[in-house]
Amino acid sequence: MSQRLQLKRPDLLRQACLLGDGWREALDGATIDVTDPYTGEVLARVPQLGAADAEAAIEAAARAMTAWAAQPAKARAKVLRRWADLMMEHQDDLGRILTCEQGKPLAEAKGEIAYAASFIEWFGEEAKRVDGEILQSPVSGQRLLTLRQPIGVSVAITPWNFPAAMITRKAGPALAAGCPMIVKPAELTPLTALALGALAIEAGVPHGVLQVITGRSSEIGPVLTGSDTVRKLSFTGSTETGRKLMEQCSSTIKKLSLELGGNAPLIVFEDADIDKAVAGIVASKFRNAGQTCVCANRVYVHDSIYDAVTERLLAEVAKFRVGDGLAEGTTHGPLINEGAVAKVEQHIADAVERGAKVLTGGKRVSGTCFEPTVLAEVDERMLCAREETFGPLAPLFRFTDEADVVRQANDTVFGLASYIFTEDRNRLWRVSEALEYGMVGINTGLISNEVAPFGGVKQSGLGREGSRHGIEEYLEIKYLCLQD
Ligand SMILES: NC(=O)c1ccc[n+]([C@@H]2O[C@H](COP(=O)([O-])OP(=O)(O)OC[C@H]3O[C@@H](n4cnc5c(N)ncnc54)[C@H](O)[C@@H]3O)[C@@H](O)[C@H]2O)c1
Ligand SMILES: O=C[C@H](O)CS(=O)(=O)O
Repeated sequence: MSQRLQLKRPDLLRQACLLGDGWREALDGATIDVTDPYTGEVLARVPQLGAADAEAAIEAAARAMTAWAAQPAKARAKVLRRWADLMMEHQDDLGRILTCEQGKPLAEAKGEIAYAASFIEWFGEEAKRVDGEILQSPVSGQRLLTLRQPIGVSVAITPWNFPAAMITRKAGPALAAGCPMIVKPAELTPLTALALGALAIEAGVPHGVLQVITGRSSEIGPVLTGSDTVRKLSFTGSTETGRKLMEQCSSTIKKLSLELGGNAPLIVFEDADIDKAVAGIVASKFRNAGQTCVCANRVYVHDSIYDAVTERLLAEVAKFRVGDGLAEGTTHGPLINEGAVAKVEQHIADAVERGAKVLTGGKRVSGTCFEPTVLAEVDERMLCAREETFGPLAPLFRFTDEADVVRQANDTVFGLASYIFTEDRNRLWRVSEALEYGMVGINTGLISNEVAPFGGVKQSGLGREGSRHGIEEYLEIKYLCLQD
């Protein structure tokens, strides 16, 4: 056991899958190593389940659905409330597990646990507001009404960058609506998901209602996407994988929620409050060492304040401390793996080759820790303008004209988050309405919470998570026509 994983509740470190009526290992004993991105050491080993295990999970979910959906919403809400409370009671342990397997600083990891718990709390409350309608019939002698019923067995496939929140943002509404959920977490960060599963059972979630299975996605995926029993797939991850899963789900016409890649523009207009803008760039760009889907990927600064913004941004970046997420004072942890480092290095090299200037950073610190980097004189020819960097790289573009910068901001297949900084309220509305994105942060770089509809347009996804809309993804409307 890693010295770094000293827990108050050692039993929260699970090396078995939550499947059916208990915790299971792979029949052939096969396992997947889970490594600490900072030390490179093996933290734990989780089962490498296969197709038969995925089938078993689907059957267990189908068996568990009837009783769970038949419970009054208030009863489901009570269990979800307890789950959220247990997550917060064990926030330290869950945060430590999260930092060890994902790398983010402990304070940020504990913040993610609170964010994750907020979705369980929110959807427990929303469960009690799933109502139907009585419609005004156009025909005498008929009464028309609608019911909203749980869609059925659901599956969540989730990414490594938010190992807790990306799971509860799906499991919360699913369980609240009365749907069982099978969670397939990222191979890189399964331990947090398994710990959340343990606390869900402790909270009273019946076996089979929530299952967490680990293994090769190439083997488990086709079973989950090809099953007719699975009526809903919620995926968060890259657009490339989302496209593949969408194709795989087409044979059984599943309801899909897709939270995919981003390429967020952040625009600082000449009338912006520069302090707010710099704070927004730091918060949006460098959160989770730049490994979030809503990170500013392109920073556009009006020519007239370009030097002032650059100077203040560099002063803030100089305060960062990159290193061990468990160490006191660390502000940014390691990137998840060598592939992530290579992507950042590729984007920097390409931009410099085409004329950009490195103002700070630009190199690996040690291991997969990378210097927070600011590039100047970046333009739309460069890779970092077209691809999601997913790392601590802030490329600064210079602009003079509002219409042209909006054109540049929209010139991408992605449409998840965007950000604008302006003190002009007419410009605020004009640009917010013109941006082709699911979300617009205005004078802030932090927009995510449980009450707002999170999601993208274009190739950033389908549907919304969180908010009162998030539970609709797990419900079907049934129309009843009653003849006297
Ligand atoms: N829109 C959002 O809310 C959001 C949130 C977080 C991350 N992301 C995006 O996710 C990406 C980074 O996360 P990632 O590297 O984990 O993404 P990824 O697509 O590589 O993997 C995501 C999940 O899909 C699984 N997976 C991969 N191929 C699969 C297959 N063929 N069948 C079944 N499952 C498969 C992985 O095991 C993992 O659990 C970035 O593009 C980021 O923008 C989006
Ligand atoms: O990476 C994607 C997450 O959705 C980030 S957030 O914490 O929800 O903004």
